[in-house]
Amino acid sequence: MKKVTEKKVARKVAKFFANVSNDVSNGLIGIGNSTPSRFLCLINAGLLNGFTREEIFDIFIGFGEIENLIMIERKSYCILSFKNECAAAESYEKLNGSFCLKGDTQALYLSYLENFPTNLVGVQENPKVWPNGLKLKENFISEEEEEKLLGLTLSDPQTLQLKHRTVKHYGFEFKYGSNKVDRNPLPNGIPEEMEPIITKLVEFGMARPDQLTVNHYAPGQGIPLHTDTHSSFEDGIVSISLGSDIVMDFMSNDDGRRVSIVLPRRSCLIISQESRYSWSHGITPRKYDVTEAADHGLTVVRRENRTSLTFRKVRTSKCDCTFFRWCDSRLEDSVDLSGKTADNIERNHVFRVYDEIATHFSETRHSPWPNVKAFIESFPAGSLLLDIGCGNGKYLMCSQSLFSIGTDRSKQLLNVCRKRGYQVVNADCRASPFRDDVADAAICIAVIHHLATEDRRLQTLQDISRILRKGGRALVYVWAKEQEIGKRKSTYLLQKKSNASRAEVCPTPETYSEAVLPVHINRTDFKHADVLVPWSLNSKESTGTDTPTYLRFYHVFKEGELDSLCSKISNISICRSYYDQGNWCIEFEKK
Ligand SMILES: O=C(O)CCC(=O)C(=O)O
Ligand SMILES: [Fe+2]
Ligand SMILES: [Zn+2]
Repeated sequence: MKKVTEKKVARKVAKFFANVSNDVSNGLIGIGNSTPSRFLCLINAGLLNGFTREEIFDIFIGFGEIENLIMIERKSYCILSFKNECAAAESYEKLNGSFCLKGDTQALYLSYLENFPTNLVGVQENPKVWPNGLKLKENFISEEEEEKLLGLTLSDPQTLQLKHRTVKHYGFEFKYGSNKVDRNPLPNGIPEEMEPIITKLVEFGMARPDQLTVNHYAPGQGIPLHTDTHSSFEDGIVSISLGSDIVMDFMSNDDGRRVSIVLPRRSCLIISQESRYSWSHGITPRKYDVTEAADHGLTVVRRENRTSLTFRKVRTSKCDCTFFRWCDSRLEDSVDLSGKTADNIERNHVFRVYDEIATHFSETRHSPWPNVKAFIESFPAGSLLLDIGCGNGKYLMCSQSLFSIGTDRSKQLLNVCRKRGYQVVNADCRASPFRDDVADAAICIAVIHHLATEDRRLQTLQDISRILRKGGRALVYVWAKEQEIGKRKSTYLLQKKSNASRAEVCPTPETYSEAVLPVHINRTDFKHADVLVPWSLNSKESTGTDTPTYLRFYHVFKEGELDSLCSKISNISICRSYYDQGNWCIEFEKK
């Protein structure tokens, strides 16, 4: 084993000692000591260096019985005690200054301590609070039953050899990529022999399962942390352990809190409510688990071959849980809203936002899109052009030979227009304050994608057709869900970070009474049709800190959706329908 020189060891330990003098007051007495004791400080082998308790055990277990190990949050060291001094001395002799750690990029240094520090807050001392809704029934099945079930499941050929275990599904297949169920039933249902277990589960008040996954784990194998998707399975997922105890890890999806729970063989774990809907579960691949012994020390338990039976019930309707943030039944592609909710969303996430960001928005919106400009210029001088949702008036500017009027819901944007000398009125795009059949031309550019229901989007188009004279033409642009067509990315996807809205807020969905609106990540593909899109007020010289981020509501249109909406309006005919820079566009004429 490669080792650094003794001199260097002494230097390193002294340097470390200087760095942790603060911790010394917490009980790290004797750092730098070479007077042997049972207590060791292991330098460069802490949580901060990416070590787990198990990895430390792995390195030291060979020297003798370990009494205690404290891993400390955000520290590059940990504290270990052996049951006897010999073991400590032997490990000190062998390992001090050696490159025995993973990666071998940093040497391990050891220092004896006078005592096991009592007032350091070790990670394992955190009170273990189980996630709500998690229930464990020990001795759920008898030894005879266990033997029978193992015989049965082990003789049944496995269908799936995964990286860290073998798996077989009955009833329906569980898809590990998406954690969803494949709704096409499998040829094999749950085997008859499981009937006594199912009966017991039903007696406990659980719904009758129709799906079973059998997992086989050899020592060293595991399953990554995951949440079985809400839309696929009912509440109450059951895991029965056969053949070996194992530690299952739980992690809160909300705050990352972790809890490890020992599942004894023959026990039945019921994962329900919070533990099912807003926590992930998994099994770390390793050969042994470290668990708390009865005397509050730690013990190492070797894993044996373990077989688990996971019983689930496939959901046939939408999930009705209250864990909206994690509920894929609610984070659907598009949301179905009442008028009242739509009003609220538009007020909070459209009008208010535009009022707040008007100046900044206006600074970033100068150049008219060429196809819109060409449309405007196709009308003879003196024509009446109505710009519905005119924003900062950039199209009123390029229509100087026409008589143009703009409308908008944002008063601040109207103020920008008025300062520029344009004629504008404050109005809802669904009901423009103009007489029927007056306009030669109308444009509605990047407006109706801010309306929260299809009804409201249709009302707007209908109102535009109302104000057009017979033979008058309108041009409508909406943001497209498809931002990449035939491998060509839209300008939006190609925008540079510096001049785009830079917000990379944590995408926390926003909950309304009827729906959850996911927050879109800028410059990425749209995953949902109804989304909140961040806008951050960062000026060019921005420091990037504390600039408020606003969320604008968008309904992004799928290919064909705008056409299908227009086809519902009887008195128009579509002149052309096209895709332009990430937008779906339609020009129509009033019949
Ligand atoms: O092995 C277990 O106990 C759990 C298996 C599991 O979580 C799954 O298959 O989804
Ligand atoms: Fe699972
Ligand atoms: Zn749910």
